[in-house]
Amino acid sequence: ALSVPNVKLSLNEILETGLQSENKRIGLPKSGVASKPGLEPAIVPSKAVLDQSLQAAKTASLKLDNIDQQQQRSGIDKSDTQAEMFGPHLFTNDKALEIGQIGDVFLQTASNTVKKLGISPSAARDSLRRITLPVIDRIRCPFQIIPRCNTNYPYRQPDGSCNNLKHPLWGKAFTPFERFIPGFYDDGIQSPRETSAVSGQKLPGTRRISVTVHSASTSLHEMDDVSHFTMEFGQFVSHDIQRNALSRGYLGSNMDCCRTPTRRNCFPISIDANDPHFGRFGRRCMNMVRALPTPNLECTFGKLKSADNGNLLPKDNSDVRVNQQPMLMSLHTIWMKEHNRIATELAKINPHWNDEKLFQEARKIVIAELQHITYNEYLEEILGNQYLQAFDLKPRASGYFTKYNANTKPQIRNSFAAAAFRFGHSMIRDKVAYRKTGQTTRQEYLFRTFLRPELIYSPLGGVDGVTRGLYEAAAQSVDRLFTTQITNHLFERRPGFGGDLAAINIQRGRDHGMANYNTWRVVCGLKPAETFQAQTHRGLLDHTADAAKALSKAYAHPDDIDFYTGGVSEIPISGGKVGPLFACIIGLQFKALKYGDRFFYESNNANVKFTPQQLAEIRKTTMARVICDNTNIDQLPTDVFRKTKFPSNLIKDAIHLENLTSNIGKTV
Ligand code: HEM
Repeated sequence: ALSVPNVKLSLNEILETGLQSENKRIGLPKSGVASKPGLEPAIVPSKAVLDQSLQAAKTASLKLDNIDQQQQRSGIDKSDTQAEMFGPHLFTNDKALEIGQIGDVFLQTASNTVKKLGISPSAARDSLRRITLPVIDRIRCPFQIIPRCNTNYPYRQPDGSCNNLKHPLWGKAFTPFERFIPGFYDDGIQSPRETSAVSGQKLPGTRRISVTVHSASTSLHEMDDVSHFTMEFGQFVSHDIQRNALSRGYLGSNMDCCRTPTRRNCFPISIDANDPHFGRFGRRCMNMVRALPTPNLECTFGKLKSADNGNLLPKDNSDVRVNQQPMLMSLHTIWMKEHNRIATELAKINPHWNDEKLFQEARKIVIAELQHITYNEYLEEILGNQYLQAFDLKPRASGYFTKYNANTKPQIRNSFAAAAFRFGHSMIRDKVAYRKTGQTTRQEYLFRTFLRPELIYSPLGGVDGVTRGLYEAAAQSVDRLFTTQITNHLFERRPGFGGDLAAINIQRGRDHGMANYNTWRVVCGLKPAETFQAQTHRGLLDHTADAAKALSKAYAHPDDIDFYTGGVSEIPISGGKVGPLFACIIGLQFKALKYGDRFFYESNNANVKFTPQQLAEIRKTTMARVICDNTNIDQLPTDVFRKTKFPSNLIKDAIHLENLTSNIGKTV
């Protein structure tokens, strides 16, 4: 029998409208404000109340700007290189920051209004939804300018606009994440979930949860058949489709939230005095800033819940995160070379084409290759065949994909970016392996390689060496355990002052208003847990006894379990690498990215489609072949996502790959 969860709502319904209006129908368990919609009659704020709230928000915003200035001038907020826990994810550009400022005024106006009305968080949503546009018009909407689309233009726009001709902003860079279900905030608007809906007590701190549940993964928890390359490809895809925009201080400085924990946009992580790692260094706080707030695409409060403190999706052309570590840099280099390789071939075949045409055609082919590898090879590993079929994600063997749906929103969902697709963090090994031709494998601790682009040239053996290391090593399994390289030493500059990515993920989930684990289980048609008993009908049905025990140590009640922690620690689905909950969210997201993409590579849409011959060539693309065509590696396994034992069975498993360039090129 198919073990795909019985998603109660039709998939299309979820992808087109989200579940915002569906709380009652799917019976979300008690776990936050959104669980009790409509119990109190909605009070509609008067224009006077709104005007006062807006004015107060603007005044407060100016004051807070002043505080930011002071922090920067007094040297508390520092520039990038000096800031603790600095990583490239903190580079937020001015455009995103400007939208964030407007989002801030929106949120503050909403908060002030709710306070003035004296209503409960659960009633707040209903009330805000009834506010009409003219009042909101007084705040400049950052999404007012709708691009005019040329329906005949055959290529994607660089910023993703005009993919959907009726809704040109859908999927565009610098627009908000979508939501499947409303955000869950303690105040109904923006305060991160920090209180247990069961006991009213404070939820456990995220570093403590990380220590209790996400402790060190070891070689015992390696996957025997999945390569570390699969981990890295996941990060590459993640960076391709989304970027969370984080707050910055005055003049782009990095806010020191440990010194000013209650400041606007600060959300530092507290560390217990007896923390097993940081305790020794006397460190009690880990710096963290909140994601930027944004109004929704329509700039209404009416749909505030679909975007409150939702975050920006800049699909950057020049991704500043490339230099994060050498494995990521290698993959970027390979794909950059693939673009140039194809452009060069196309130029040979079509000498009459100008630069623009060459660039656009090469880009179109490279995106198609990347989509094919993602849906054909990568998702097959992560979701397994059954789920792939159930979500209709499998590429076709021949012919066109004919189900493009202009009503499907292709946007990235908050739950995918803030939690589910971060499952890959559990696959990270503690060391970067690299092997030069004819040499034995060498390794370097991951934390020593953070933000050191020079390592890609030497002595790590360059792109070829690092790439070999990726497919020759096994990935860690997706489970509750994480390498200490990222739970104690993320972007560490001096001993004891690194970051904890597991704690950050949980904290970020709270920042983004993620509902608890049990609520998401219900959304996906899975049973929520009433007890901590492993694999029992009323308990944690999809957890091992070991994981259930760790969860019971960290949380007082199953309803308190954070979405990320509960999801990443589930037993993987058969044939896949993630548990049923994350498989559901990831499946829905990639379905949205396929059905809602007018340019999907298999699509038969007029103007944009490939010829049948081109499509046939693109379908032959494998990641192994792209590596082969762009490095000096000439023998490698046919499937680099799978772990192949090297070098003992090199000959048996390896294939010699012919160069495909001319085939793809010729068909254009
Ligand atoms: C060595 C490998 C990796 C490192 C050092 C790393 C580090 C990070 C950091 C620092 C963040 C920002 C966290 C925040 O402030 O909220 C992040 C976000 C994220 N990561 Fe990773 N990551 C790695 C691999 C992966 C992999 C393998 C995947 C998926 C398969 C992944 C998926 C994501 C997603 C979806 C986000 C949130 C989106 C965003 O902020 O852009 N990461 N990662």
